[in-house]
Amino acid sequence: MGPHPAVAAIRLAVRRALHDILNDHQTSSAEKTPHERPPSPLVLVACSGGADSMALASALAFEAPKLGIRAGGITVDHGLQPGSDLRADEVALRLRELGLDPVESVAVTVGREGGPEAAARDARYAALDAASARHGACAVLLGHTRDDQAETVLLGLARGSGIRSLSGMAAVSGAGGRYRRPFLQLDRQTARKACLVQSLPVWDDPHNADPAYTRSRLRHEGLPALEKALGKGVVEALARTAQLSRDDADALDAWASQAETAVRDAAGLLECAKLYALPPAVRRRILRRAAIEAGAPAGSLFARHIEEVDRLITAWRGQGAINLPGKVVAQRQGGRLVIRQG
Ligand SMILES: Nc1ncnc2c1ncn2[C@@H]1O[C@H](COP(=O)(O)OP(=O)(O)OP(=O)(O)O)[C@@H](O)[C@H]1O
Repeated sequence: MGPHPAVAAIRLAVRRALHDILNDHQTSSAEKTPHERPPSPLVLVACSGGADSMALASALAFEAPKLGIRAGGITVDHGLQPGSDLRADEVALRLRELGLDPVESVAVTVGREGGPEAAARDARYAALDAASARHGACAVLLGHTRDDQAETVLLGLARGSGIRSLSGMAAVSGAGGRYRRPFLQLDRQTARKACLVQSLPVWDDPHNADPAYTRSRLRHEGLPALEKALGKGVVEALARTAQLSRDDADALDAWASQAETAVRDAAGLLECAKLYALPPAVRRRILRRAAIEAGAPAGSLFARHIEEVDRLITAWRGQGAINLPGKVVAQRQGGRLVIRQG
């Protein structure tokens, strides 16, 4: 008898990701001399002890040896709750029991920048980056599911900043494609079920149910309300929206890159008449990039800023300079758009 369908589903998702990692690894190590080549690639799982990442860890432990891959695990202790260090040690123990090696529990200090969720995330990714480099891993697996993707799309939609923010999380991201998300097409229930039938104990992070957190409210109130109103397929549809939006956003970014050289004069300044002739989606991308290049921090540059700069092109009536974050100023001078720090 084969494994339970939920276990089969998580293993298949991980097997596919490992095949991709192996292909990428073989391509990159073909460029190295035999002396530089590592013995066998190491893949780490980032595990919180929650159902998604425990399911991921179990599937990695099962699939990796069959492909000649070494499998390890990292758990990050954010230090945000009393006893979090003991819990992290317990997660590490469970990962070792699954046969993962190396396994490490890393304590981090969470700052305040960008709010509690963003600060914890930044600290976590910094720790995962460092652990990955320390162990010479070629990839780190993350347990984000289709449900997480749907939530991310809704959060992006509420920001109102265009299709890039609707494109959610990428299956492959980070420096050199380090981060992989094998469960992006898999629903949370399947991961939970896979833990249950394998008798894997899981830890439910109280933050996930804390209404003080936006994502938690979305998970427990927003999405259920949407499902009630629109039907069960809404999570799947939102995750599909992420993929379609990502493809569209990539295409528009590529278009903007090409168009950018054509709208600059010999001195490199942006020509207003040429910008005017472009479709708004392409023009706004060029304006956004120019603002970031001039020193505006990407995270503080909102759609309304770019719309205002855009009006210097599309609704010109002699208006003054526009102030942007990072002390960047955009102004129209003699048919040219000048964006610089000043
Ligand atoms: N403390 C942690 N240590 C290591 N990895 C983590 C930690 N917290 C989150 N991750 C990684 O990031 C992924 C997404 O985490 P997040 O908390 O957003 O989602 P989740 O649905 O609660 O996941 P899980 O059920 O695995 O905790 C996790 O699946 C895991 O791979």
